[in-house]
Amino acid sequence: MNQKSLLSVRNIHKTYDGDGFKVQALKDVSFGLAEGELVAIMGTSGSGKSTLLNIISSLDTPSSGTIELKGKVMDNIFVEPHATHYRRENIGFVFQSFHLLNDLSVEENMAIPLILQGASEAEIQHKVQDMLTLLGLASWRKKRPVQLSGGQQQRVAIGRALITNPPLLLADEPTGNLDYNTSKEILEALVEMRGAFNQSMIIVTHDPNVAVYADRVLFFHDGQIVDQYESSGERKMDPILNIFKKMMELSA
Ligand SMILES: Nc1ncnc2c1ncn2[C@@H]1O[C@H](COP(=O)(O)OP(=O)(O)OP(=O)(O)O)[C@@H](O)[C@H]1O
Repeated sequence: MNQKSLLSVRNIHKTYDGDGFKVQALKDVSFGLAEGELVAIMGTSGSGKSTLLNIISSLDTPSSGTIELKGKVMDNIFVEPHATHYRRENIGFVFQSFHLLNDLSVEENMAIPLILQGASEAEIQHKVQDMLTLLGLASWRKKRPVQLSGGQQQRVAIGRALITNPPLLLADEPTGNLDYNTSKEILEALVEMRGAFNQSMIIVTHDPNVAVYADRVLFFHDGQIVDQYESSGERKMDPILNIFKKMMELSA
């Protein structure tokens, strides 16, 4: 795998300070992500996983700390219009509930990010065609999302997320609404996309069956990274049972 660094999350703190409450959602979180690396984030409920994804994607502002992309500190991404530009250029999103537009066809859904980027009609046609083929959706191109199975809808969402070749894919519980076999199919599609585009990915998941596909699993608890498993290097990725055990330990 290419080990060039893509993302550095450095010393991120996030405190929500409201009327009569203060929540430290993230406490000094740091980690790196290489090009082509797939990192899974697991952790107890309320441990800060969504807050972290929101900060990496500039939807939320850290209290302190920095986000570096390709060696450059992204110091203006938390203010508009830079935030929208940063997201459009750098980040693809996949959500648990697909977030497809039901009034549009499969191919129109996939084309949306290209239209927002101002791509030409020829480029849109060419890229959508390639992505439909890659994801095995070519014969479904004219259908509406509601006419598709959950797994097919999530594949459309993956295609839409990656159609502009963003350096980073963020997936928040991408298999949360899917059964075991369909989840496996979606993970295999994501792994295939990684192969096709050397795609870096961060996947938040509660499911150890998903986490085992990752190169690295970061475990969050109470706003901090408390442990990690790696599939290579010193500490081998433990089998699925050990990921379960770790999660049970954190939830105790
Ligand atoms: N906008 C907000 N205002 C105040 N507190 C918030 C806000 N968003 C998140 N929090 C708090 O920050 C902490 C971390 O929340 P976060 O949603 O990041 O956790 P999570 O690990 O994604 O949880 P889950 O697995 O249940 O989705 C929680 O205590 C949560 O209540």
